[in-house]
Amino acid sequence: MKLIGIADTTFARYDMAKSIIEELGSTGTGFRISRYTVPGIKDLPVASLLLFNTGCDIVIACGMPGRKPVDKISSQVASTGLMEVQLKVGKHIIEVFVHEDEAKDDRELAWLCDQRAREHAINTYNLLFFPDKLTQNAGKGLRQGYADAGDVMGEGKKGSAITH
Ligand SMILES: Cc1nc2c(=O)[nH]c(=O)nc-2n(C[C@H](O)[C@H](O)[C@H](O)CO)c1C
Repeated sequence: MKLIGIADTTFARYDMAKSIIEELGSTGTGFRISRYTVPGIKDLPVASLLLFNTGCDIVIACGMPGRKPVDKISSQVASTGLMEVQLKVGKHIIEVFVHEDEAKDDRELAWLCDQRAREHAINTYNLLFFPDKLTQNAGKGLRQGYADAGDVMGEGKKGSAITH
């Protein structure tokens, strides 16, 4: 039985962990989930470390950097912290960040958060249980949320549907 950690924030304007839990539940079995919610993205590195300390095999860190310059700096700091934790423990943290200004309005922001969260839930599941599936998709220009870029040969492009 694997343990998947989810760290998320109260700052975010969408409950991405809910989407992840739902998507993992419909993707497969063989795991339990441990969730830890903190105020903001700069609290995610230690939240992730604490989740690893309780036995998590992988952590998904969800956060929403705001639109101000200070938020962008916070995002960089948080990402660097998440990298440091990964190198310290030798395990993956899948960073699910949706910048507030990636979407044109709240409706699109909600859609983007849900979509990116779900696609990274599947990535996480595959990393843990079926890593070959990622290898099969190497170089395909996959994106989480908006449409895939596709490979440079023009193959493998999707719209915005989830692909398992
Ligand atoms: C400026 C700022 N911007 C963000 C942000 O864009 N997104 C976010 O999730 N949290 C932000 N925070 C809060 C910090 O990440 C952190 O929660 C506090 O500094 C408390 O440690 C701060 C302080």
